[in-house]
Amino acid sequence: MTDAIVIRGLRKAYRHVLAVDDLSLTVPQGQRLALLGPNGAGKTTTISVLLGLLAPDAGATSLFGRDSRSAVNDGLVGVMQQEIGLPPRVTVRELVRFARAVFPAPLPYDEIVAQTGLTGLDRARVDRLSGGQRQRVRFAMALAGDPKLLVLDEPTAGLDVEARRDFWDGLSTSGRTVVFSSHHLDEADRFADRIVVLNRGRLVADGTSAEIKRGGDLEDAFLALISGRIA
Ligand SMILES: Nc1ncnc2c1ncn2[C@@H]1O[C@H](COP(=O)(O)OP(=O)(O)OP(=O)(O)O)[C@@H](O)[C@H]1O
Repeated sequence: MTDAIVIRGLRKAYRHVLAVDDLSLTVPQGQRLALLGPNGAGKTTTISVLLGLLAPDAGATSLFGRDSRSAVNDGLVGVMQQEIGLPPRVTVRELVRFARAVFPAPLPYDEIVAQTGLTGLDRARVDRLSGGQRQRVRFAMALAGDPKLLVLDEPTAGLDVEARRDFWDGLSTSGRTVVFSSHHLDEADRFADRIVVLNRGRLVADGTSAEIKRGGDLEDAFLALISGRIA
């Protein structure tokens, strides 16, 4: 089966800041991958290049064997980006229906609601939902086009512990490939099949949570990796 994501020798600099430095990564279809790293590690830049929003300085990316931009344009990818606002005074149902209308072959409404744990909240106004529920609405919008790949850039940024639980609980990705970035190691531990750690634009660890923990604590392993104590 064609890999969902192939990144080869990716390099991206902003003037004097090297944001991504020779990154190569292959993600098979169906995998749930967490992209971890401290502030400024290059996670958002990597995702932006992957989605065809930023041009790389060197290297290349492909999605399902195709040019990133055309794969995104053809609806193969559902995206949840940071800080996307939701309109006020609309209900979950209205917003999800609006999102479905944009796509040629959307996922059935009931499936979207079921897979995002929004059942029973259809008639609620989005501006009256909890932070975690609002993020699930954004997730529903990313899911609306029935994408093969979901890319979630810090889906729980700014949420408290309860809201983060609220977001992940009841969420189903039903065999889709998922890439999400996060600062919350517990989410990677619970939700990802594979963890990639970036530091200063470079890949410093790639494995299952158990492989990265090496019998210890994920937070200790992460801190050691980003301080360079583990090569
Ligand atoms: N538009 C930009 N112009 C200049 N520098 C940028 C720009 N975007 C990002 N950078 C720099 O590139 C580096 C990587 O940033 P990036 O946002 O990709 O990291 P990140 O891992 O997503 O960080 P965070 O966890 O804080 O969101 C940082 O040093 C950042 O300051």
